[in-house]
Amino acid sequence: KNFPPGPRPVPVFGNLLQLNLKNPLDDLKKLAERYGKVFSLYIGSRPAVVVSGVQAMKEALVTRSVEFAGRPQGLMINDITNNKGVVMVNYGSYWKEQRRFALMMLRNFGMGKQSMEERILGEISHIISHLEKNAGKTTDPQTLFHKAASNIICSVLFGTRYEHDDEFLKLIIRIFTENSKMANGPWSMAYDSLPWLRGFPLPFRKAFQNMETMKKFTADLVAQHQKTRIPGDPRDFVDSYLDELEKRGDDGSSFSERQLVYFLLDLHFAGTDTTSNGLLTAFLYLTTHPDVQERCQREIDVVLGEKEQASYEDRHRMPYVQAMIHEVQRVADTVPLSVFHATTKDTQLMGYDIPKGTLIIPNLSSVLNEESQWKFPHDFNPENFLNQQGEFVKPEAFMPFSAGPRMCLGEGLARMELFLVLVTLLRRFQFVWPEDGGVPDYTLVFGITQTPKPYRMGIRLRGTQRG
Ligand code: HEM
Repeated sequence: KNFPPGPRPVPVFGNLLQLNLKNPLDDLKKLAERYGKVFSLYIGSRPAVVVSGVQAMKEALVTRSVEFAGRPQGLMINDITNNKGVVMVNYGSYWKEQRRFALMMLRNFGMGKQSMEERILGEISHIISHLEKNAGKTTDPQTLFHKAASNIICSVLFGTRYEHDDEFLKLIIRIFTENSKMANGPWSMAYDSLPWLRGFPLPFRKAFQNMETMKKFTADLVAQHQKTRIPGDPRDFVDSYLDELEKRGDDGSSFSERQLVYFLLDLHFAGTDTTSNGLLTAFLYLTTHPDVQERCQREIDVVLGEKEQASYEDRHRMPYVQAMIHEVQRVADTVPLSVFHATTKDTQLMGYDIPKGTLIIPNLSSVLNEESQWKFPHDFNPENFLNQQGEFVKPEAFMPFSAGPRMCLGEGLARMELFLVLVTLLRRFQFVWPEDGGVPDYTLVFGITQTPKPYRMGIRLRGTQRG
């Protein structure tokens, strides 16, 4: 009663057969136009509520924050992560403790501080070598930024990085990108809605196998740390966690070595297939909008002058670059349906009643593209983030990291990476759309994270700029 309206479900499948499961975003948009910003859907027999537009999103995630801060249980993604880690852990003290620890660690290892900048700048030097080798030619950036993002988060977590041609790094990237497309694709929907299918050797098995490979690799790294660590003198996240574990002993808290492995997997995955897709999107648009690229380069040249390297602080003096990066994130629409939420108690949203435990789908994509919220909702235009005086402004509908207590915990790291990579590379190179590149295709490949279609870009060294 008073549950949000929605299309009529059929037995067993619910509304799944009415959606394009390879990419349901257009269907969700049409359903929101028909039933409203808060409407219901059935995934098999499981009721779900889709939240669209900034007003409903803020009421759910910010105003009623705790009531909407749960995670659904019993889905493929829960089975893959064994209800451990942080991303899929339900709202409660276990999740709070682990999340708090992760935030503290990211700060200690330089979140917002110099040392994180050094890690990022160090990794950028490897991107630069790759691009320099390809100066005057074209290159396919498909995995370049994934490798860099994986290395940056690996340096925080494990104190290691891998050469870009390392076969193991390539395997990590393949696994993460495959799983991010499978995690909310057609086979995971089949797994979620038809439990009797789960035992069959169907394509969703691949996601579990991938997870096993990553689990083994991660557990090995933890074991190596156990052998080489000096208690009280942590080198990285793993050492700090092991210190914490020792300190707590058997206090019945959420800390355990098994939890650590899933925690590391969550952070490694979440830190790899997100920022990288933002960067891929950035270069797709910068190569095809040379006017935007040149305006950024002019601003970068003036602000950095003779400075050896860019620093994150410089962003305050680069309103246009900031606007460009935010606009990139808006059109990149990297995590379109967020991570699914669940209600933690009986609650209400926009006047409807929603029972405890209902699956909530926050359609962040609908907010980033909401016509009433943006000056140029359908174009790539940094003016979306500039006021009349040319100052940088951030509209409230800018929510690529979601909002509320579950909001992305890597936002600070991601923003620092985006800024430093883009500024450093734009200072040193000019990026061009190849003459034989055809008509650019901006359509994104759907998944938990969205990715631009493969493209090539031409690399030219710029004049005398440092970088
Ligand atoms: C541009 C890059 C990124 C984007 C767009 C992004 C976006 C998101 C979104 C939409 C969520 C779901 C929030 C919710 O459920 O309401 C999320 C969660 C999360 N992100 Fe990110 N993210 C990015 C980068 C990162 C990085 C670099 C890390 C690594 C530390 C990270 C770690 C996480 C974690 C651990 C969660 C789960 C938080 C929780 O459940 O409490 N993310 N992210």
